[in-house]
Amino acid sequence: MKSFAYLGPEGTFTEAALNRVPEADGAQQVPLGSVITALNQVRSGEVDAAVVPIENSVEGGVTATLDAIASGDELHIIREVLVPISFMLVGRPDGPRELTELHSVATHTHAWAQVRIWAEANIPNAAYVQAASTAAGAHGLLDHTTTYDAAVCAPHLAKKLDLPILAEGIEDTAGAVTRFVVVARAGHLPQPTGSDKTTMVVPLPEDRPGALVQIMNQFSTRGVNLSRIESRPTGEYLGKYFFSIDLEGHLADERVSAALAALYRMFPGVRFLGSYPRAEHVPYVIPEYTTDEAYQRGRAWVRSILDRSNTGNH
Ligand SMILES: O=C(O)C(=O)C[C@]1(C(=O)O)C=C[C@@H](O)C=C1
Repeated sequence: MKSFAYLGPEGTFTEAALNRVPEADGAQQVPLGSVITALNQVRSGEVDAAVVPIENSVEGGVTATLDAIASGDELHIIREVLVPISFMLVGRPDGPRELTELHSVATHTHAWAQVRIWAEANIPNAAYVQAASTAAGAHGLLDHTTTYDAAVCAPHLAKKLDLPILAEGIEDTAGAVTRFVVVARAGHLPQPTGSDKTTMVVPLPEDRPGALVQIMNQFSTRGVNLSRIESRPTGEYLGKYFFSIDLEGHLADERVSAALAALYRMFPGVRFLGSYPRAEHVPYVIPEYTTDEAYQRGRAWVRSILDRSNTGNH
């Protein structure tokens, strides 16, 4: 049986993402305490894959994930999953019910960032307590070793744990979505579907003026559209950064493989992090001169010139 690690405990948004992964149907689900532990268990072979958050439509990139897959033993993303995000505020079964009486509220940092404005207006006396996940915060309300009054969690968990619901729909931005990825050991490359995404990281040499433009040029001349680009510190020293990039297309597409080959020539530290089907499955439009057929036409033309010439006979 296949095993999938995820950021637990039961009831996280990550678990909801895992339940949307077709390959995980009937698989063993392994809840773990952090994204880093989940990725390390994939690396060590304790689990076959892990589901981890990578990007939120309001908060942006999930830095723990972006950094953990950018270095260490290579991992490949094999699928992405989108989960709509909405939050509820739940209380202790025997705790205060009035919002103004709440003195502390626990949740994941990313969840807190998405309800901060609501919290300032509605629970002004509550201090924030960091939890390992939204579900960890909510489960803690049933546990007498914790002391906080309330937690911010997913609606499905609030109902499942039968905790008093103090407020619902408390997210600052309606319609938020978090993108999760399924990560496996390097070597898994899903077939191209015609609507794919490729993820990579490119370390930025600080002694090369215009390095970012050089990276971008490789994509723009080949009609490759980017869907995400973020800079992250490598952690080595101040000013040393890498770019984390998602592009539209599969490594097996001529224009993508040509762009990556060029990047590798110019930036040998580039790391391929997988080509996988896009969650939205909307076909993208690419310029006619960048289709596989156009590349093959171009190569055939060059070959015909070489074949007709007596190269080396002069
Ligand atoms: O704490 C959870 O429930 C998670 O799955 C983590 C996480 C995140 O890391 O962004 C996932 C989705 C929400 O945006 C809030 C928290």
